[in-house]
Amino acid sequence: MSIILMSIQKFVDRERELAFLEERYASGNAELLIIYGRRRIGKTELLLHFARNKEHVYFLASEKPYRDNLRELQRMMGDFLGDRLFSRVEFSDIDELLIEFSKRVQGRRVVLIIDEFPYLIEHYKPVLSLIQRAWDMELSKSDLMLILCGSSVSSMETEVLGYKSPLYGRRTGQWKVGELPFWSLREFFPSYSTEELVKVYGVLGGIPAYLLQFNPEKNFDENVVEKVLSKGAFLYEEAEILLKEEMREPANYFIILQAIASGRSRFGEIVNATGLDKSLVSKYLNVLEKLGMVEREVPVTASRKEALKRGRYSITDNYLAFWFRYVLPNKSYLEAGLGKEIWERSKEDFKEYMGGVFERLLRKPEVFTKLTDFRFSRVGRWWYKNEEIDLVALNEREKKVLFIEVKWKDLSKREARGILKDLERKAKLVELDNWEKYYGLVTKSLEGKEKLREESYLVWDLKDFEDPKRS
Ligand SMILES: Nc1ncnc2c1ncn2[C@@H]1O[C@H](COP(=O)(O)OP(=O)(O)OP(=O)(O)O)[C@@H](O)[C@H]1O
Repeated sequence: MSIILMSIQKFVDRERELAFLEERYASGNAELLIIYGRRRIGKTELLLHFARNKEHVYFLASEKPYRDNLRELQRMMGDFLGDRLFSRVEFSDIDELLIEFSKRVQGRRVVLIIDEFPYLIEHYKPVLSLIQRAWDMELSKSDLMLILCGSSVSSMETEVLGYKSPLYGRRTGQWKVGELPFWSLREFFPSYSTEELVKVYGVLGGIPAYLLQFNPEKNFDENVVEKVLSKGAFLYEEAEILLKEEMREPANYFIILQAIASGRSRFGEIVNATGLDKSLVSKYLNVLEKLGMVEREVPVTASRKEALKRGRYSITDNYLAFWFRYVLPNKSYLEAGLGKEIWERSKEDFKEYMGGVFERLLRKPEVFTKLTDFRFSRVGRWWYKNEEIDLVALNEREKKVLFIEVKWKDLSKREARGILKDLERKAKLVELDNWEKYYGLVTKSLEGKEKLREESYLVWDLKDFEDPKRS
């Protein structure tokens, strides 16, 4: 294996997830944990990394019939116990198998991971009540740490975590695994500039399986053309595969995402563009929100009543947003092998696309807090009619507010000052009288940054991302 491959394949971040798992491991009690999250997000890798220096059984359920899965689990337990005869014992079902296993390992802290758990439920729904039975009868008094893991977010949230689920009250903890934080992208692309890293983030998000597709030895544009805009590439079709795996009616979700990607952000606009019934659109949008693919934003200062009416939808999963904007509409050209030409033609539009990506990135608390010490209780966007402010951070207790414009541009001092003056004008429209107000700007690069700081503006560019909190 080459040095490059080895360096990419190291395990990146997941500090909070590992801390959570380690804490549960050390609890001294029986644990029943539910770990879930979107496909390719890195659940399996996380669990294997956690379990690697612990006594554990890792079982990956598959689409085969329930009884075959059960036999496989039994065989793996037998291997773990070093008892070949274990796999020949007749168990009526999974409850008895789990009970017997937990008795055999009594007094040992063993981690038992059942990955792709939704496959078991799909074939045999009673598996949930059977695990509940095993938990109530024996497992809850044992030293086992049982982890049920699954990719199908809808199935895990309703069947396993939903309040109607037999396991609802039994679980001792759950964790929805999310994207890797933006800062960790550096570990995948050590030689990329910060600008390139933000662009990679704009195309792939923080999804490890996707990040691994790009070759860190090649430049950003080459990677986009070869790894996303080329027929046959994994990321060329992944969006369709992902939606088909997750949804029962992928076609409708597809047209909704397509409408949002083409700039329809209000509910009414989406309904008109899709031609679907209002109640259906509402239901689908709800699911997309739950899956973390779409987000409904409201102006950060909106009251609850206003929030019901003034939502705007955007695609939060960057890979999907990119795919629906650059792959789907260009399919005929891409099928003909014209990825490079399409990408050249898309360069201007991509700058605008990146504007949205950069804004969303800045609104992420883990990014925002690295740039500034400004303490806030709420952060979001603000808009009213045609006026808009990219980022507003509110400190409601101290009545302080920070207004920020986010520009994916290289700005001169004069341009920056113009934007900041206009920001001060717009800020007056936000009804926050008597609040202490601060103004800021984040750009790709900014000339005369120090001078603007002397004028008490809070300004940052990508250089500050390299050395956060310098200002
Ligand atoms: N923290 C990480 N650091 C480096 N690579 C990672 C990390 N997490 C996952 N990967 C890599 O990303 C890929 C996908 O990860 P993994 O198979 O764990 O995802 P998953 O959520 O279990 O996916 P699926 O639900 O599709 O099976 C794998 O190649 C894995 O090695």
